[in-house]
Amino acid sequence: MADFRNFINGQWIATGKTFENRNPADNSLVGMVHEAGQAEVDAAVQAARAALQGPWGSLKVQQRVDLLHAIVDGIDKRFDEFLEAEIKDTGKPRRLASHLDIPRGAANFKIFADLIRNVPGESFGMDTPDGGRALNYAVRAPRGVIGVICPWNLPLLLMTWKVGPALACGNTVVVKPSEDTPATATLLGEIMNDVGVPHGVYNVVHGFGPESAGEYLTAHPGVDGITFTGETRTGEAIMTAAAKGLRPVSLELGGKNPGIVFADADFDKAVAGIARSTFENTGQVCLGTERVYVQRPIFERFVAALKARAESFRMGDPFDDDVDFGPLVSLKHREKVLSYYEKARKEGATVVTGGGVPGMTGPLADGAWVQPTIWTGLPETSPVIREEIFGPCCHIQPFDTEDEVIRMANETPYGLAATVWTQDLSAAHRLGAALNVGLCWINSWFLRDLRTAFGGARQSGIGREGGVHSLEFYTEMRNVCVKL
Ligand SMILES: NC(=O)c1ccc[n+]([C@@H]2O[C@H](COP(=O)([O-])OP(=O)(O)OC[C@H]3O[C@@H](n4cnc5c(N)ncnc54)[C@H](O)[C@@H]3O)[C@@H](O)[C@H]2O)c1
Ligand SMILES: O=C/C=C/C=C(\O)C(=O)O
Repeated sequence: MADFRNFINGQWIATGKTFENRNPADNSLVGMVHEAGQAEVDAAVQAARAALQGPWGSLKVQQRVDLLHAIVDGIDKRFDEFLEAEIKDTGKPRRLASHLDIPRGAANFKIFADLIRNVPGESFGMDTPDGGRALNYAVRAPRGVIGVICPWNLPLLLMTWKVGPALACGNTVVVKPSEDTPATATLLGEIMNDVGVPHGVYNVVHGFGPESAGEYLTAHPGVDGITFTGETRTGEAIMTAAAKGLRPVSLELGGKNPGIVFADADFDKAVAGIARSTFENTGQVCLGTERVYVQRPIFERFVAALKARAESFRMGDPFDDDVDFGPLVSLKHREKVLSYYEKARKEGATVVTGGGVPGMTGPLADGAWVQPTIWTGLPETSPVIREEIFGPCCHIQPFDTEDEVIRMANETPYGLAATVWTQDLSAAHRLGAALNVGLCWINSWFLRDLRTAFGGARQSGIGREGGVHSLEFYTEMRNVCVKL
């Protein structure tokens, strides 16, 4: 049975308070997680502070780059261990975790190692009032100790998406993984020790949010900045905590993303694209589609085609390579998703497919399984269409004109992502400009160039991370003006 301890100053720290970690595929007990209290969080922050003033703080850029590449190699070498840990924690199929989660865990260190080696600086020469000259140049310094708070849907990917740039910029981190998925953040601690990252640079404290490690971390005065990925409501609580001591935040939050299909779209690609953006990772991707808008001439045909896709998924043991649809992350999250399935039914939605729990057999019968689900016939004001469900479900609404669908798509407090399918180039660019989101994919979805700005508008987040954009949060910029 696994024993998920805190990782503080390079040491594995047990506490007297543990909680269960269960495999959502069959609800079997994977191990026990040691909950960090105030003392452990304080020790982690102190260790991170000390590391800044130790060897880590005086490394040359190339030495940091070499260490980041060693972490990449370390993850690659233990790929199968990360894969097993992630699948047991989340229930996601091996075919997904092996192509997305674990490779991105390594890529998120590599991209920022490359960035800090090559990023250009900024300087300005100026004429001065006395007829002379002066030179201005920018200096970037690490922000300091960064609190990293992560969600459960893409645990390694989303944690390293923050730890990669934080370390590349010379910071130190205290990571608080989701209580549902402690495994890969813990395993990364072994890699850090194996490759010689100085103790205290990377720390992991386990626990929950309120009155637990999450809250203790965001409230700790020794934390210089907080990067958070999770629900919008949680983002509000973290931003409130960060306000004390004026710590900056980077927030990647919730969404209720539209998928828009025009009649002129490549039909088969649009069906495949919307099926992926709706059902991949059992609908537990923040960028995923829960609102589909299809132009009326192809509406009926599209609904039938997406239904066929949803009914073609193969559920089963996530370790089985033939399986392409796993459980939700927990029985608790399944209750939330099923409550929306019930809400849709009560509101009189047409249940095109799904709407319940599949009949799993053997040990899988105890897992957090739900049916992929498609609805039509609800008004845009329905909570099913307004609120984030974060499950394998979508509502399909017909539309007639471009203006009408832009209005409907933008009618949400969120603004994270959109996916648009059309072969009309001008329409594609008009939609890209008109949709109030941080990320708009045209004839594609979740295609990621890690140099691009990533983040949400409105209640989907604050700030952008990715490529040079990450420097804004993970460094402090100083302007030096030299009179010549
Ligand atoms: N925008 C993005 O890039 C992105 C990516 C993935 C997930 N998400 C969002 O995350 C949500 C699903 O993940 P989740 O259920 O883990 O989110 P969550 O907000 O419930 O929890 C996220 C993390 O925050 C911690 N936390 C909770 N309350 C806290 C508090 N008061 N103080 C400090 N920490 C606290 C949790 O323990 C967990 O580690 C969805 O809304 C999804 O849209 C967004
Ligand atoms: O569930 C949300 C997915 C977020 C993905 C990223 O942050 C990324 O691809 O960098």
